[in-house]
Amino acid sequence: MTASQSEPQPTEPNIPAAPHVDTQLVDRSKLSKMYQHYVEVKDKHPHALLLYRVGDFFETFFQDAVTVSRELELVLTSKHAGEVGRVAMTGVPHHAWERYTTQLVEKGYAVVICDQVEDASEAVGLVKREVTRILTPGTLLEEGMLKSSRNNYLAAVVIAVNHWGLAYADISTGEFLTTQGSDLEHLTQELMRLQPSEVVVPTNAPDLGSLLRPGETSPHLPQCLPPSFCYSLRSQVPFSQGEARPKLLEKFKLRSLEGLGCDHLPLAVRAAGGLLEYVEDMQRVNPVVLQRLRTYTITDYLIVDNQTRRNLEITQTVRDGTFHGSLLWALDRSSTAMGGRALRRWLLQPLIDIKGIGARQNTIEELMENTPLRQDLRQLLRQIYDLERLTGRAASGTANAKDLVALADSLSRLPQLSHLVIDARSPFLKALQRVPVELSELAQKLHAHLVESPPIHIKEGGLIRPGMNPQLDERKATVESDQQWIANLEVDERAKTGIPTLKVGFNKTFGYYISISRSKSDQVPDNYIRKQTLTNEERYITPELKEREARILTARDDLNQLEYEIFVELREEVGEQAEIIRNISRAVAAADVLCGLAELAVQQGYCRPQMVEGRGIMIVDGRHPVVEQSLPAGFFVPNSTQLGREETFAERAPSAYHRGAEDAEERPDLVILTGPNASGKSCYLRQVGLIQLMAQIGSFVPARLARLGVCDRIFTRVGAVDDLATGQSTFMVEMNETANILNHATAKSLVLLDEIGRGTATFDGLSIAWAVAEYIAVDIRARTIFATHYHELNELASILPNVANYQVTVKELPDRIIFLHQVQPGGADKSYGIEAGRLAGLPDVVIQRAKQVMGQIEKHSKIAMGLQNMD
Ligand SMILES: Nc1ncnc2c1ncn2[C@@H]1O[C@H](COP(=O)(O)OP(=O)(O)OP(=O)(O)O)[C@@H](O)[C@H]1O
Repeated sequence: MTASQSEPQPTEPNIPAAPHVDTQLVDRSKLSKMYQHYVEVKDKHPHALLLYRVGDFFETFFQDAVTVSRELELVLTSKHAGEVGRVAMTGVPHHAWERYTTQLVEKGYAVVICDQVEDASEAVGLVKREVTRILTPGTLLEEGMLKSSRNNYLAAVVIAVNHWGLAYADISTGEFLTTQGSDLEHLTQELMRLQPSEVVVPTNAPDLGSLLRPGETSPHLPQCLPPSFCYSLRSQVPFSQGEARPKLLEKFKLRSLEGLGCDHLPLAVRAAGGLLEYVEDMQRVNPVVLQRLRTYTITDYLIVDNQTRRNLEITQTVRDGTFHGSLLWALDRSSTAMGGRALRRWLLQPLIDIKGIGARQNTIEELMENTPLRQDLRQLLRQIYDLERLTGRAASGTANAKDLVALADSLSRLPQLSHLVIDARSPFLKALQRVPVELSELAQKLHAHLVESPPIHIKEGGLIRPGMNPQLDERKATVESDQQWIANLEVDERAKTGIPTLKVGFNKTFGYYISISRSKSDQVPDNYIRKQTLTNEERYITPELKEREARILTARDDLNQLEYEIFVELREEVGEQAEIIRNISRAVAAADVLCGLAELAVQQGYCRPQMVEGRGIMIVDGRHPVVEQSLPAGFFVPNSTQLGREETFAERAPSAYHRGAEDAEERPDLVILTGPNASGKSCYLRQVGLIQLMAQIGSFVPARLARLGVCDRIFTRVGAVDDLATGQSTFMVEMNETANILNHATAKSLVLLDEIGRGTATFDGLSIAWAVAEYIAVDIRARTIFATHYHELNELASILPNVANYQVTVKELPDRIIFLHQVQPGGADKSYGIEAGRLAGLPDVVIQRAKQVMGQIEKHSKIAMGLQNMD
């Protein structure tokens, strides 16, 4: 026996007899009709996974079967596909398609659903099938596929040399925006803010239509696009001015784009038009209802770059990426899913417009003062479902009857909501005072038609209340009377035949039958027709029974069909009101956010910050909003902050820098913050950034008093980790981030630096830190807090008039130190690093040796800082 004979051959255990696995290689003429159609559809969607309806299953064949079985861990089998033999196959039950598709889409695949579009029982020849949906990560509508707490954005970008256009939409809520800019770095930052599930990019790549999964690269993808997203490569044509502009005009029934604010922004128009074409291509059967396109400018908002968003832990923590412990977690007291999403949007896009901020503050203030109103509102809001998404599903024809009932319930709460705010003064509450009458009527109609708790399936009846449609009632009555006749049959036939054990039963194969034990079969009347013989019983039918049965079955089908049609009509009516519902949903979401912020402000004792045009940041007894909530009440030590002169920008003249000297102690532009390890420097630094950011979303802030000049950008540089993905060292990451700050900060920015220059040799690091601080204080004059262990930087305050030293204090006891967490004027001269090492458990012998070494170094070190004389 040869070795090859004795050793088992490696075989795919689940693929019997090598079935075909490639649509390109199979001899199509030898495929049976259905498979030929499958291959034709697959040809049109080579980059997506094709799920094809066969009976009660969605099946997939050839190469897709291999992929789907691998990704979903389903059994890979094979099926006879005609003369050609067997082809690889796997499938999922049709009612569970959403669950399986979600998993595929989450893994970054596009999925094409090819469904039966005619009743299989009525089909002549092959059942007609069509592509009804193409699901990609950015075009989802189904409830189970979306996270209720965040928007699911689809973005489209157009890049022309250094200029770019960006459009984005959440097709589940209808939000649709576009913008244009001239620095590719801003495009990257904007994408990082949005975290789109999918980005559509026009290319002339040969593999158009392909979806690059996160991390996959393509030479056709512009370099400025972050690799962490899913990219759909599309043809350039719909992104051209000639196609995009008419597409938008037609969609919004306009003559000019002026009203949308993007007429003069060709790249924004091209991106929006391309996005629209893509969405329409993905939603084949039902139209997507998007809100009117809005144009925005990124500089109309506080710019928070990705680094800063991460460092300030706005939506997730740095350490483990969790929501718990983030700013959003600490602030979110919203009662609806819409409010939760809106708060997230606000936090990622704070305002710079004082009026806009003031309007939000006024609403919070009113709600804080009026406790009964706040509590009643919160109570009522909790009963409002996700109107934005329910409407989206209704408009696109994917809502079921449960969705419409939830929508009706929510709409019927709106008049109560408007009644509650009848006397309100602030703009966000006033917006709820008028509920369009169409919506109350719609809610009434939906409630009148739909049963209270309808089934999930919409084609199996049980949706519509009696008394709504005479035809429906008539058919129901017929079915019921036939059913009653069958129910009575057992009693009647027992009496007629004298067989007390006679029963009427039903099974799927024979339908209704009369069952009689075999011992009594000789007493069976002549009109009984024997259908089946079992061990102990005989089963019969009668012509009348079959006639009734046929009537019941057809009438039930008709009934279900009619109920379905009435339901679809109702759903379309909701779709027609989509815009009105979404407008009010936005108002509800905003009121909900503000109600939650008011509740938070009351619970946590926040104050209303006074927002001013100048540069001053004055915070009295500020607290860190997240750390405070994580500590027992009263444990957090409040600290005050004074930064930046109060001059307005109009006032600002070159001489202002020198005038700053008078203010340096009280209102420096740059604070050098020193203090021992773990004393609270980072916490203080972030606290100032978070208070500023919270104030610019219109929230109250954790402080006793605050007066804040509006910022244009917040920058942070905090710690550093190796960016292994891009092969950058800790020090290089740190330097890149620092360069970014120095190149983009302005006098209106807030800069928070937590250590610079620590990833290199001490003297290099110190020199860089010194030069950076000097540049910010003298050339940029951004309001800055610079936390450092380089105590030598304290010298800067004696050289530059707008620099001051602050320290976080500790109390030194003979055997240990006590952290007071208090920020006070002055510079610390010790780091207590060795003490921190001792607390962390370094062996005693190491601690003693470290003390000796430090003594030696201190004796010999001569870091003379007379740098002011250097040039
Ligand atoms: N104001 C405060 N009130 C109460 N506890 C505080 C306060 N500030 C900081 N802490 C606590 O002290 C811990 C250490 O603070 P932080 O990380 O800010 O120290 P640090 O000075 O930046 O240390 P290092 O120099 O080692 O980075 C925090 O986790 C927090 O729990």
